[in-house]
Amino acid sequence: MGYEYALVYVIHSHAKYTIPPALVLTALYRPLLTKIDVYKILFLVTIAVVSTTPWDSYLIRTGVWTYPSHVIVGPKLFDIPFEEVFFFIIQTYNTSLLYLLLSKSTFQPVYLRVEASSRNRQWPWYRTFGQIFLLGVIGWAYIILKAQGSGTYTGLILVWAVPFLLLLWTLAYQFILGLPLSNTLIPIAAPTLYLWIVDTLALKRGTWVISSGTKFGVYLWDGLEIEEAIFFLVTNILIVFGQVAFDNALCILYTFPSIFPNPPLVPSPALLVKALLTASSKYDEARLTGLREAVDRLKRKSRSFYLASSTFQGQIRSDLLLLYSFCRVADDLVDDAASAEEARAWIEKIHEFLRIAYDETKGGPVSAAYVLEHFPKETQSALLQLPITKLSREPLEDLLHGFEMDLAFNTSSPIKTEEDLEIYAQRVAGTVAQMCNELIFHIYDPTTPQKDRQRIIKAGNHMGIALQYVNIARDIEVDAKLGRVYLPLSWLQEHSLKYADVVQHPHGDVIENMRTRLLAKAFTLYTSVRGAIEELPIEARGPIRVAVESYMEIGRVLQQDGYVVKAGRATVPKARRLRVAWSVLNQ
Ligand SMILES: CC(C)=CCC/C(C)=C/CC/C(C)=C/CC/C(C)=C/[C@@H]1[C@@H](COP(=O)(O)OP(=O)(O)O)[C@]1(C)CC/C=C(\C)CC/C=C(\C)CCC=C(C)C
Repeated sequence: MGYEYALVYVIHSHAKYTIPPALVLTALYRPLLTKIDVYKILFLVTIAVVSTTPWDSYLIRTGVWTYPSHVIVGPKLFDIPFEEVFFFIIQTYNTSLLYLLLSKSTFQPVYLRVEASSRNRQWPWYRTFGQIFLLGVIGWAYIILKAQGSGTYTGLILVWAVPFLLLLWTLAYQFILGLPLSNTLIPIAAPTLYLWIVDTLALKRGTWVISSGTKFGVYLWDGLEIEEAIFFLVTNILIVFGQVAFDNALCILYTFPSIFPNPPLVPSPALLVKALLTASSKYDEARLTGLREAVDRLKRKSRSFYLASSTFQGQIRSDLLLLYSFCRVADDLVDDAASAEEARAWIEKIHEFLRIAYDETKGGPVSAAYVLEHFPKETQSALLQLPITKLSREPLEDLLHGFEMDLAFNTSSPIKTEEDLEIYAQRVAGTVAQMCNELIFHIYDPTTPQKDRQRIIKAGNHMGIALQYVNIARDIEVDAKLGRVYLPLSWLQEHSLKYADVVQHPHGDVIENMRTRLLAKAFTLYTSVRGAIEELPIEARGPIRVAVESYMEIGRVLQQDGYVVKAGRATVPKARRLRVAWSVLNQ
């Protein structure tokens, strides 16, 4: 067979089996791809090639593994055919992408465990059992290798791969065991099964051959030798464990500012190893509790922001969750209070908490004493874990002033004109947008000139107002049940209505007209500022688009006839939310 024919043959083989899944996975993951993902993939591909080359080269030179000469293209690396090296690259790439895709929505910090705490005492035992098992496998592999018989190839695979597995297990067993199986088992099982099938076809055509005398002669199924099956299984486990260990290191780096203050966005391998070697007794349990409660709160309370949060990565995702948790708890304390006096008292306590926290950050750690004494247990972590050092005090105080406006509903409505409505929306939502943007700039681009930053933050505030208008338009009935009307009195008067009329009958054509009018205001504002999202640091643009668009989609649903109402509110069906997220990530 000529060189060119062989080249075509090999390219055909990869083009048929390994490149198509790579293209599909790339297309699926591309909108979610970040710098750190590229780093992870390149890192693992490099390790895969560097660690496999001496081993594979040895197998070929000692004749354990041979290729019929007619299927080999000219170039070789230490006797390893080009297509074999390419296979290691593309296998690592494909399995890594599948892992990244399946683990994207997982909020990983909640899988870190402080082993000293009574709930996690068994974890060091899990590590030891795993280590003993893997050491046993290495010992057995060494024995069958020494015997130089039919177990040679299996021994060579295990003696090469299992020490790496042992290392990864020792460093990252918490994540390997703790992460959902959809993040670990599936990205191992799916490519393994696929490669078993492909290998069955390839072996049947004689693309590569294991020498007899070095193999058991056992077949997993017709055409798939047990050694090949083990090889693909073990290499996919290595790739997924490598990705998991990388993520475990990133999580430690980004979750505990007390251990790693200001970690870089792209940490060096040395720093990653340092993070993995940090004793779990040093992990900040209170922070982990705060993050667990925050993600749980977000999942229960807001489908739009929960979806958006999964498109953020690393530090910013944790900070936004903690900010959400604080805002939600503060809002609920006020909303669920039995009387206006109680609500006012909560607002006062939160003001006092902010005063202590901001004064103390100048001189020392924030005292938990005030929160522990004055707030219910289930709200404490939301207050104590607020990322105060990254946020200015003013929007937090303004948010509370927005809640104070709500209290005025007891007597009449604080919203008489469109201007009042804008002030209210600015306080409860413009401030939230400002804080989201402050966190984004703090993490991704602390050097953005002040002038530009202020312009973008102002646009963000307007976007927050637009979202609040959608929120009010959605909740006219729900708010009326609570005795609240956020539609400006001036609008009601145009139709000779009073607040009490809307509280009693929040339906009908007039209400629908006002809903439409409010939505029109929301969309005008949204259209005028959405361009500013493209001026945010690149890492935040897609995720902020998802946050904004999935909320504005509620407004679009409200503009359609016959929208679906659940618990008194218009909802966006899940498939539609996912479609919106997907399309804005692809912009
Ligand atoms: C992705 C992620 C986790 C984001 C978190 C966003 C966050 C911190 C939200 C806080 C939500 C909250 C509970 C605030 C309290 C005041 C309040 C109720 C505000 C209204 C939110 C409605 O949420 P929900 O529907 O769950 O509330 P109710 O059931 O009605 O109680 C608001 C409508 C405000 C939401 C506003 C934002 C999230 C700001 C969005 C704008 C940006 C992120 C900036 C865009 C940037 C540029 C440059 C244009």
